[in-house]
Amino acid sequence: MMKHMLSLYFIMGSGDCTRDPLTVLDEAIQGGITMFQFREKGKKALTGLEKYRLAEKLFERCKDHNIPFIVNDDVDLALALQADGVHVGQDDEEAARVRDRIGDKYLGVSVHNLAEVRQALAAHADYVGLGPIFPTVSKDDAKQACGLAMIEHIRTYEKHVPLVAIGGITEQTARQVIEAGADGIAVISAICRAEHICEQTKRLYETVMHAKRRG
Ligand SMILES: C=C1C=NC(C(F)(F)F)=NC1=N
Ligand SMILES: [Mg+2]
Repeated sequence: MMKHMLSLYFIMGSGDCTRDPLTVLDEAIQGGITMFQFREKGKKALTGLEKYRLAEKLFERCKDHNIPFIVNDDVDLALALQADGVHVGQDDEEAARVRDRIGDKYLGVSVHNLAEVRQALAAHADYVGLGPIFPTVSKDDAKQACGLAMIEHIRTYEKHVPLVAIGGITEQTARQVIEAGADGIAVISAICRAEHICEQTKRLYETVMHAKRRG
């Protein structure tokens, strides 16, 4: 279940879009995304009631199509919305404490190496987000790209951890990311910046699912 959900994980905030976020999400859902993360960050990020209202509308879209809705960083917002889960980074609220606060909702943790994967598992994370695999355009404080080798390294020592790769992944690199051992790809600009969002999402979905079947 979790490994399927991670197949094509779309992440977006208002700052990632040139078009209306609701339209972007609608098209991405039509294209076949399997999970959605609301990530409202950066200098133009919405806050307070505006942020809550946008999250609520995006969550409605996901509910209508049975797409899990995950909130990035903001545990209070996730609890207020009764979202399906939370995603936290190494510099956010301690994963073990988040797990206590959210009960059995989904908990995702950003990781960059094997030690951080094991810490996330100790905190009973449901999945880990490994990256950035390639240089990314979507995060201005991203760490050094860790490459496909880190996916292979982690998969060698933690064969079963649900793992989604993130960072600069495109239609051209999705297959090798899955072949390296990821259960899915997480994308922001590959969908947000596409000329035809639904078609681009369909191509990403088909590429990932084909590579997963071959695995
Ligand atoms: C920094 C991040 C790393 N990974 C992920 C995810 F893909 F969801 F696992 N989301 C983030 N916001
Ligand atoms: Mg964070």
